Amino acid sequence: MSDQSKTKRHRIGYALSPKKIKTFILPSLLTHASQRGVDLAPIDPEKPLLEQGPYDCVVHKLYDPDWTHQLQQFAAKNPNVPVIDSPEPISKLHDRVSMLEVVTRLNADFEDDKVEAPKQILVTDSETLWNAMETMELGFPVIAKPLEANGSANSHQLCLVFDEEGLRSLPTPTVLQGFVNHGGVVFKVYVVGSHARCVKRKSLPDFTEETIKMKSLKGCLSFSQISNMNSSNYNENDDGFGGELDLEKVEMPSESFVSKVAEAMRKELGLNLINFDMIRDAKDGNRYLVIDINYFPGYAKMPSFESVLTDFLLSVVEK
Ligand SMILES: O=P(O)(O)O[C@@H]1[C@@H](OP(=O)(O)O)[C@H](OP(=O)(O)O)[C@H](O)[C@H](OP(=O)(O)O)[C@H]1OP(=O)(O)O
Ligand SMILES: Nc1ncnc2c1ncn2[C@@H]1O[C@H](COP(=O)(O)OP(=O)(O)O)[C@@H](O)[C@H]1O
Ligand SMILES: [Mg+2]
Ligand SMILES: [Mg+2]
Repeated sequence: MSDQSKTKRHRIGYALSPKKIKTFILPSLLTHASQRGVDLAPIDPEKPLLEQGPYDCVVHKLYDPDWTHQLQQFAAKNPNVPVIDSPEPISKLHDRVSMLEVVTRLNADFEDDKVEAPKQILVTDSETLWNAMETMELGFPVIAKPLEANGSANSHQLCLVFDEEGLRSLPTPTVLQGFVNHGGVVFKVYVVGSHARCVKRKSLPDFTEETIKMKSLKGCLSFSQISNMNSSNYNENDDGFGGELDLEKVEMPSESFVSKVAEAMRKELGLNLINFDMIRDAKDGNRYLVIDINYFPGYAKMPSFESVLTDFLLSVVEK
């Protein structure tokens, strides 16, 4: 008998969008998982979940309320089958205000470092945009983010606002967030259960009053998924505003710090499959700001994702 047929096999059902299946359920993952006794099986969200399976565990990233209802029924009938993760805490990440509330509740000793969320305010009425800036003592540039973070193209459509005219042109509701200069690099921390891995990505450049004037930056500048651009449509060393950035030379936060933040975040959120974007204040190297938290991100971009995900799934089903 081969080694593969001797080990107990585990069947993991996955309910994901077609786009996510294309980018995550890669042959390399299927092969690695299968060699370690883990079979990944697609769940058809169009059919009743209770009529599919059996599964030893279910993973999912679907936004439809009908899916949530199906999961609840499934969990009630199969209390011993772990569902990764519960819909309720996931939904907190679908709103850019509730998403960052967790950061203020992180309960851990980060020694010399601080972890905060940027100042932000939700504005629902365009008449009150300027008041909101004053109330929060926000200056230009400010970042305007859609309230919803539900995976739609619009939810990733952000705006850098340089002046009052730009502010007036914003659609509401919008979340106004203080722009923090951070040396043009965002740290993405991928969390898979107790595993955390930090990678560097290119971000927006720093702005000073002088650079804004010099480059005649005015009004509102829209941008989308800047850290996801690949080398075919941008130059690695160009900060997009005429400056240079050498990502290689940027110092990473320490591994122990990353692990502590990841663990605190995972516990506070009650979620296992997340990543968060963190920037380091250019004025204070010990001050980190969490600006975005995503459920079930693009793990295929994380080094060794096949073994990390398989280890995690095995730990869940073997518990
Ligand atoms: O598709 P990918 O690999 O770029 O992953 C996206 C993530 O990119 P990242 O891993 O952080 O670089 C992306 O992260 P950002 O919001 O861009 O920081 C989101 O998690 C996105 O999901 P959604 O559109 O918000 O539901 C993720 O999209 P989905 O794959 O979940 O649709
Ligand atoms: N408060 C901020 N200060 C400086 N840069 C920011 C701030 N918020 C976002 N950014 C930049 O904008 C990018 C996208 O913002 P993010 O909130 O992560 O939106 P998305 O969910 O679309 O990824 C970040 O990766 C970072 O480069
Ligand atoms: Mg982001
Ligand atoms: Mg996001």
